Order: sequence, then structure tokens, then C-alpha cells
Amino acid sequence: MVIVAHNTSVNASSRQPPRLLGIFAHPDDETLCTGGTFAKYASAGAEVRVISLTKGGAGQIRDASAATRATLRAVREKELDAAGKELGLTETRCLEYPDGGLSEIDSQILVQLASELLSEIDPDVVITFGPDGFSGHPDHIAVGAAVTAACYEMRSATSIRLFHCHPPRSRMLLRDRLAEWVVELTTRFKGTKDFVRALSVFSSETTALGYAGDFVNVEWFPSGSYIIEQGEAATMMYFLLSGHVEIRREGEDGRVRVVDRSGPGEFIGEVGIATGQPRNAHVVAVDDVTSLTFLASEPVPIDGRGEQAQLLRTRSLPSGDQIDARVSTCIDVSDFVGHKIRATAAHRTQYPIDPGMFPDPILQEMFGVEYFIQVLPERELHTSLLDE
Ligand SMILES: Nc1ncnc2c1ncn2[C@@H]1O[C@@H]2COP(=O)(O)O[C@H]2[C@H]1O
Repeated sequence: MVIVAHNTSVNASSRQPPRLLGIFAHPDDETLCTGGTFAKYASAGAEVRVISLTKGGAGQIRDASAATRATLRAVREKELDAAGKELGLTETRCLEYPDGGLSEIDSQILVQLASELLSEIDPDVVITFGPDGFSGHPDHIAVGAAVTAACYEMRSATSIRLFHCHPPRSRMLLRDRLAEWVVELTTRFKGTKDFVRALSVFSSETTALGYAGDFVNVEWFPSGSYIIEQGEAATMMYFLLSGHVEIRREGEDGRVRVVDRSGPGEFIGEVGIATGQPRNAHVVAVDDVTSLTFLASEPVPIDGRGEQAQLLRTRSLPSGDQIDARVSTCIDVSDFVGHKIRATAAHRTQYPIDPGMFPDPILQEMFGVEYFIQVLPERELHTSLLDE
């Protein structure tokens, strides 16, 4: 049964306040996977603790002014602390295990570590990664397996509720939402340099995590080439990262006139996407142009690839999206999307965004619900086909 949780009661224990514990691999996992849920329960009075097994020293540095390779571990530990404050967490902790190396550590060592943390903190609810690692990262898979094994070992002695966080696999398209947003503005949108960087990171990361269904890539167009031809069907939207384009209209007599120019920070192709009409002009690169290109990717109903691929059993959500049939719990975190975005921005080395950059309705649609698979307690085995 899918439960849309509008309240925040934790029935596992009569202890007040209830204790939630998230165990993850890197600073930022807590925010991206379950930040809204943590903020929601913390605001209702729960004690919420987050432990990251690594300090994230192998992560990218997307803002060179925020860290160097030598300082990254310390900076990311502080970022986790700052994100924790945005989410209202009771405690955050970064351990010293190697970023990128968790899957090479003897699994018994990680299970032992997880057992010690569970004994020390004695949580009512534990949240970690499932076998998909949310994003497939091997560190995530290793942490999730160890914490899950530790919870199973303790289950006869405690009443721990264990949840695996689950990627949303949304089919909402940033391409469409951004196009609708831009065409409704009264003046032509022109993003700052910071916006250009933020949208590049935000769109590629959120689509990779399944918060939107686009395929986003960076394309290069040499000067003189057509990016869009007037009259063709609209399938992509472009966000100019560098270079300039001319907007040229071709009349019925074949005469072409330049009606406008666009450059970095501007969207092109938004009209055709938002209206479903054929392209209303040619767009030609006047110097070499790079763009962030948003394209709808077909939904792929498989979990994993290659030999591990398995067809997903899905169920329909009210939004029309399909979700993995194993999802047991979806938490309405619409009142806490702001917390999640501010916490994301606190992870500046990974997400150089300003919380107010993106339109609220888009953020709501992307982040307003978080999904979980309840692993413990296991469902009871029924002994009758009919209710008795
Ligand atoms: N007058 C204009 N000024 C700026 N851009 C335009 C103008 N007319 C058309 N465009 C852009 O050119 C694009 C052509 O494809 P679309 O109609 O999808 O979306 C259009 C806009 O992005």
C-alpha cells in the first residue's frame, strides 16, 4: 500500500521525540535523497541525525572559490553541517572512510560499523540506500547493504523501521517546464553567468537522479550552422552557454531577415516547445556556439543494464508517473522544498546554486514528494485469503 504521509507521526515507538537516523556515503546524499523528509520530521520535533561514511574528498569541485582538492574534505564536512542546520537536523557526522573506496572495504567491517552506530544512537527509523544506490554509485550500494544487514541482525532485539530511499524516476520534463516558464515572462529571459553555471549543474544532476525525465547534454555548433530551421517540428530546447545566434525569419517570398540576436544565458526554441507549433524562425550560430540541450528521453522500464537488467513492475501515481511497485511510502514534502533547496545550496562545492534561482512551481513538481521502500519490519505473512 502506498501511504502519502500528510502527518508526521512515527508509530514505531512511544518514545518522544522519535529518532530518525540516515546513514549515507557522501555529504549531500542526505539532502538529495531525503532532505524534504528529514526537514519535515525535524520540524515536527523528531531528532534527526545524519552520518556520512566519507567526507566526500573525491567529489567534484564545481566552484573553484569554494575549495581546493586539499581542503575539499574539510569544506564538505562544514557544508554538511550547514545543510543540517537548513534541514533542522539534531546532528551531522562525517566519518573518515575513503570516498570512492567503500565497495572495496570488507563488508563485515561496514556491517560492524553500522551495528555500532545503531547501538549508540538507538533510532526508531533508519534510512539508507537500497540495492540501486539511488544513483547507482558503488559507495551508496556498499553503505546501503551494510546498514541493511546490520538492521536485519538487530531486528529481533529492536523494533527498527528500516527504509530504503528510492529515486523518483519522474517523467516530468525540465524542457517543457522551463519553456512554459520562459514564454510567460513579460521580458525575454537573460540568465546571469551564475545562472548559466547553476542551470548546467542543476539540470544534469537532477535528471541523473530521476527528478526529471530529460536527456540533457552539451552541444557545439560551429559558426554558420543552423541550430533550428524555421518550420520544423520542435523537439529540443536550447540554453545558450557561449556564443551568439541570429534569429532569422524567412518570408513566403524566400527573403530572410534578421529579427534578433541571442547570446549566453538565453533560451532558444522555447516557443515551439511551449506551444507545440513548428519553429517560428531560423536560429543560426554567428560564432561558435555551445548550448545545454534539453531533449525528452524515452522512459526505460528497466532496473539496471546488461546482465543485471530486470523489467520493473510499476504502479501508477496520481501524477500519471509510474513508480516501482515495491515503493511502500511516499512522503508529501511540499512544505519543505525550500529547506531542501537551501540545504542543496549549502553544498556549494557540489551545487553552486542560489536557492531563489529557479521557479518555485518547477521545484515543487520535482521535489514535492520523496519515495521509500519499507524493508523492516517485513510484511506479515497472512494465513487466510479472506479477512477474518
Ligand atoms: N523576435 C524574436 N526574438 C528573439 N528570439 C526569437 C524571436 N522570434 C523567435 N525567436 C526564437 O527563435 C526560435 C525558433 O524556434 P521556436 O519557435 O521554437 O522558438 C523561437 C525563439 O526561441
